[in-house]
Amino acid sequence: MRRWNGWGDDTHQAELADFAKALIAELLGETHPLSDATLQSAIDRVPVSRAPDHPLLDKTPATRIRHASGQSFSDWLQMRSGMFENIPDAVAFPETSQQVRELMDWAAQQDVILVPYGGGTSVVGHLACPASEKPQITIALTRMNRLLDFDKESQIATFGAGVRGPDLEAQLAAIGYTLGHFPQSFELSTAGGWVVTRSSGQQSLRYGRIEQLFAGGTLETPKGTLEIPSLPASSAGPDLREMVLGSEGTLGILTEVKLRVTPLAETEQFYTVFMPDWESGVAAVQAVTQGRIPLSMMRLSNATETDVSLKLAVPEKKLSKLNMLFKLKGLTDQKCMLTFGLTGSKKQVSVNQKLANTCLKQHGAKRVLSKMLGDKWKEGRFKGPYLRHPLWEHGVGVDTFETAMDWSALRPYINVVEQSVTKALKEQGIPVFAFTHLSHVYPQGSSAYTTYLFPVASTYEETLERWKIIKKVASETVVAHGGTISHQHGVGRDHAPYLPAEKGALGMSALKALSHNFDPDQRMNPGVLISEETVGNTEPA
Ligand SMILES: Cc1cc2nc3c(=O)[nH]c(=O)nc-3n(C[C@H](O)[C@H](O)[C@H](O)COP(=O)(O)OP(=O)(O)OC[C@H]3O[C@@H](n4cnc5c(N)ncnc54)[C@H](O)[C@@H]3O)c2cc1C
Repeated sequence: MRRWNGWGDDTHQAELADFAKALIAELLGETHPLSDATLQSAIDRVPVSRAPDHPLLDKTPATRIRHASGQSFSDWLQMRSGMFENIPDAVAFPETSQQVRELMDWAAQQDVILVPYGGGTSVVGHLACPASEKPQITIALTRMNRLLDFDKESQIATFGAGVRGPDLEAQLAAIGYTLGHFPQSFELSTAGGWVVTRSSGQQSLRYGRIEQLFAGGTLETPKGTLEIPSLPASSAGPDLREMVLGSEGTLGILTEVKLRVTPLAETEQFYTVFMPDWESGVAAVQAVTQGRIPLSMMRLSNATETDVSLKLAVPEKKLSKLNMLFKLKGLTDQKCMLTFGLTGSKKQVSVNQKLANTCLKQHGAKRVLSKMLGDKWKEGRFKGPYLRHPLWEHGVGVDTFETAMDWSALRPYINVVEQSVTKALKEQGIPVFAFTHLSHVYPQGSSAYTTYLFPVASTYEETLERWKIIKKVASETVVAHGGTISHQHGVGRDHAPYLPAEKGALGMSALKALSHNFDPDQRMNPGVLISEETVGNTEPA
């Protein structure tokens, strides 16, 4: 069953190896866990529902708790402490677009707030609605999970927007196709959630981001139904898909999604090579993307992430042998792991592999257990989030932040971002450990994804304060370097104060006008994307 207070299915438990605990002690000092609330104690605190009656509403406390938050660090603290800032008054589970329409019209009559809920995997505060005088109804799309139509000739599949990654891929695989959208949250996130948060999958190099895969669909808005036709291309004015992409549930509820799918590939392979250092690694991924060599994914870890990943992936005894191999190849502790994927027909993969190997070799790549480590990446590609649990139980908070920027801005950013974050709690004498990778690379620039770990405090409140300080430092460093406040996680409430720095005052007022056009009473997920205080302000808060 899905965990009520953490990530994923409770039958899967990740564990921290002894050497990982030793490493934590070395980096963060002694750590002490906080005690977790039980589901029953959280249920006991759930206030009486204020929701008016409707046959589609479920008002049971456990269901309301399970839909009260996403997976951001502050959401995590609410779940583990059982102390939610706000809990929806009811959850609806519509099964058709018609039922969503009915709920939306009913919401207008009853003057209630609506929060669309896909897989609940948001990491930027999309779902933890602040308390309001109006009742809040969460609309969970989970039951709208079927393949509704397949236009084989055009390779367009129409799905219910609440379909989760594995169910979507299974239904497509049954007819020989794939969407190829694999965010790390694949197990739980949904097609509708991907579209409205502008998600990016691990193999975006081949299949594109969700922007390229989303062909059209149906958005039920408080003002009416917006049908977006699927066209291969159009010069008929601004593209309406762009209004829905990144709308984060503020314009309406996406009920049906038309997606561009691809026949299943004949073969798929992953390899890992080691670059002598960060500079040569960046030059290599730049050369591959700018040379338009068609790989399906590329991920370049910096030296710190390389070290941590190897320690996590390779058993201690084998690691010393591996280190000898690195030495023989002239690789030092500055080495950076570069994992890449090849997908397509056998012939394409063979040609592309040769092109990639030649290019990477020119930049100093060394092969050490290349296929084995590539396979390890594939095997663990969706399992990383489960490590949050043993880390938490060991007294360690873990979170990530990400951005994208042009190559010219990325180099200076990379030089300072980890320094800023690791010093964020210096005044309190608290260590923070951070490492970074590039995983979505473009000819123009790249995403940069940083993971950080810090010791939890002796109370939930203090732990939240620690996280807020780090988050602020990270966000300000991103903005100061001209990066986007998010490459793939979206804006939510956590990033809303930084959006005006990116969009400008006029841009923000246009977004606000759009929201008022579709949602004149501002009942759709208020506070997400556009924070009232920051509209018109081009400086980050
Ligand atoms: C461990 C982990 C790993 C992650 N890895 C990635 C990654 O690799 N790439 C990536 O892009 N993201 C990643 N994310 C972030 C997250 O998975 C994405 O933002 C995802 O697209 C959210 O989809 P969801 O269905 O879970 O949406 P939810 O979290 O349920 O909702 C997110 C927002 O979308 C709105 N919404 C959801 N469905 C609809 C709908 N049908 N109509 C209108 N509004 C809707 C909600 O109101 C909310 O504002 C990760 C998150 C976690 C926890």
